[in-house]
Amino acid sequence: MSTETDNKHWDIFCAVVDNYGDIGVTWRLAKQLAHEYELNIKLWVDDLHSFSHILPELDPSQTSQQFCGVDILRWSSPLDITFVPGSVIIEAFACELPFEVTESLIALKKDNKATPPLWLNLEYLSAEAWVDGCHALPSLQKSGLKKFFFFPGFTDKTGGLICEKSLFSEREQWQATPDNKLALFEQLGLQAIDKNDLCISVFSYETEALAALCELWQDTQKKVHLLIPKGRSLHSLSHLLPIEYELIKPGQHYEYKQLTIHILPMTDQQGFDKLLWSCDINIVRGEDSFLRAQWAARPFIWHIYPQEDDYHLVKLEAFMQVYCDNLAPEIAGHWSALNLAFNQGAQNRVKTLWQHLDSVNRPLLQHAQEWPVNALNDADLASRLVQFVKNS
Ligand SMILES: Cc1cn([C@H]2C[C@H](O)[C@@H](COP(=O)(O)OP(=O)(O)O[C@H]3O[C@@H](C)[C@H](O)[C@@H](O)[C@H]3O)O2)c(=O)[nH]c1=O
Repeated sequence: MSTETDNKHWDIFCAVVDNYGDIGVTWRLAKQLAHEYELNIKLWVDDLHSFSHILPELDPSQTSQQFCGVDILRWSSPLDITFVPGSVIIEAFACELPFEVTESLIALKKDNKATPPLWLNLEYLSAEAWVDGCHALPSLQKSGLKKFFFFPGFTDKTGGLICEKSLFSEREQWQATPDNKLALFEQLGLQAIDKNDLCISVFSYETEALAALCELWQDTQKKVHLLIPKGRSLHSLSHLLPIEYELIKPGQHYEYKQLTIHILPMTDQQGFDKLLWSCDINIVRGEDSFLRAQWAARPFIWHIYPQEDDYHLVKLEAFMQVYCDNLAPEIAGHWSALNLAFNQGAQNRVKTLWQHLDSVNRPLLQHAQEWPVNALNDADLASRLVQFVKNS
């Protein structure tokens, strides 16, 4: 569209497939575009209930509400809010745009005096090499409209990685004061954690690897605290818990010799980031927590979202190669083997690899600290996106 005001109006559509990743990624992007580029972002979401887990102030019964400068709109079918086109439409992860939206794009295309919004499909993050060649390619639709594929990624030929401009300085400040982590733990209702204990956050899918590691952590020298929200990871530990899963509440903790399992409340994304900054090791999953663990500059294990025919292992391998590019082979080998064993649920192997983690921990931590700046390749996803729109 042509006016100055309309140029600032972008629509983002998110269909929640499962869990919190689809909405997690789009919510991060929407907040950043509104805050750093002063764009008028309308975020259409088809499942506000899931969204409210990571934005507790959200009221799922409202059709329209505003948080962090973003208009959050309920995407119902048919739409109960009239769609007014802006200058950009982002469909997240190939979700199908509402009928009313495509109709309005077609009408604008037919009207020679109007320009339809630039239509982008934001893809999933992958470190695979083919992404370089597919990023920013157009795809001609039956209607004659064009849609562009925007691929996040780790090279300068891709759409980059979501990262707010002030994130690294905020994280550095946070980590420079060890009291911050203890204050956060207290705020989260976690008890009896000493600053020298080993703290591990866990946000994975179900896996037997976790049960095996819990067995090991009970007999380690250092006290181990497992910080874990109610959800998929905890299902793998139900055999350890003294009460039924339904009765478990945030703030509870269970002790097993050297290991304490703490039940975390779900927090908003800023709270989740701080948790990752505060732990010694983070076990994460999906796409958004995976990236946030990298930005936390701490060693991590990535439990990748399982796909058909084990295709996720191809993606895991591609990322491990990129992450380990300039790491000494013995460190890279150890870390990659640990990630693979965790993803394969290989109980004995994951335990053996963890037992020797101490020997590689220092260089791994140093690598984790250097990695974020290298991974960004000078430009984050939002800035590449804004540039792409400008050049289109
Ligand atoms: C535990 C926790 C998470 N979060 C947020 C962080 C992330 O934005 C979000 C979790 O998203 P993810 O890490 O991406 O994992 P995920 O497993 O939740 O999500 C996804 O993974 C994708 C790969 C799939 O394709 C998606 O369909 C989706 O399943 O939840 C909070 O904000 N507060 C919390 O307390």
